[in-house]
Amino acid sequence: MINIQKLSFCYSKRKSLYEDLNLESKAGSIIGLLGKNGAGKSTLLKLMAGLLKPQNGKMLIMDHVPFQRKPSYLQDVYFVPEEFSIASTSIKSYLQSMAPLYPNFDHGKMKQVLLDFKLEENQNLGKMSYGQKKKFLIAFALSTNCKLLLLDEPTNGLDIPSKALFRKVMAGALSDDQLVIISTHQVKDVDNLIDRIVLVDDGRIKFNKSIISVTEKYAFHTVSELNEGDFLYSEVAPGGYRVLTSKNGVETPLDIELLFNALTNGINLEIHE
Ligand SMILES: Nc1ncnc2c1ncn2[C@@H]1O[C@H](COP(=O)(O)OP(=O)(O)OP(=O)(O)O)[C@@H](O)[C@H]1O
Repeated sequence: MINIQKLSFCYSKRKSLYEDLNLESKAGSIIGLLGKNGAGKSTLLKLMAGLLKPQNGKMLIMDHVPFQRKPSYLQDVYFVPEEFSIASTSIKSYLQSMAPLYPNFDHGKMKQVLLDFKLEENQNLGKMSYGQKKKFLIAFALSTNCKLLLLDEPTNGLDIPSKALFRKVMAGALSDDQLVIISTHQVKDVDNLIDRIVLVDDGRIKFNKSIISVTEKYAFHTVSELNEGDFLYSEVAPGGYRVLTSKNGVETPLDIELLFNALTNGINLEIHE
């Protein structure tokens, strides 16, 4: 679905953000696009949404060049930006005017997700809190049934119950022909939701692996004492240390935060998919 090769992009001529970006992705996945503040996650989503034009390289998504912004592409891609402005109108009239732009829009799904998020059709979007607006946009995104959903920091502004609800709603509302890319620096928010991690760092894709391939080879433990040589990466945790080790027969759940910290601290993990 996504084929990016040797892509370069810069906001200013003095410093490029991406110089040789390569990324291939198939449908049927929920990708966590991770990276430190300023790493370029939002920019990458905007490039995919056709809102920014790369300087060089190839970016083909569903056989389209995003920046050409052809209607046949835009009707199958939905981007929820981190910051947005939204019409001051009722949910009902927003749906009447915006849903027809998406041929596969599912009004039944919209009703259900609004219900899950405790939003009502007669509510005025202009009078909602930031978190409520965000939940509305997530509900709208899921209901478009677009093949590519780009969600930039979707859990920002969501309270703790809404974050849990977000994970539940996302997990139940997608089909195998869709690809979802969720950008976040709050890695715990996408725990148990994503099935692949793509990490951007220093203007390139530093890591692009499925969660299964990580847990097949590596394990994540909490230990009270560190034994030199037993671990690949460690950090202090309450009561001891969290350590990333080779698997050695013991399967553990992924500690996404520890993995993120290990990768951004230069630890190389050898994973062949
Ligand atoms: N419109 C713009 N003009 C110039 N520079 C920009 C613009 N937008 C972003 N940048 C710069 O590009 C870099 C990447 O920004 P981007 O917003 O893509 O990062 P991010 O990984 O999404 O960060 P965060 O986690 O803080 O949201 C940053 O150094 C930022 O200052």
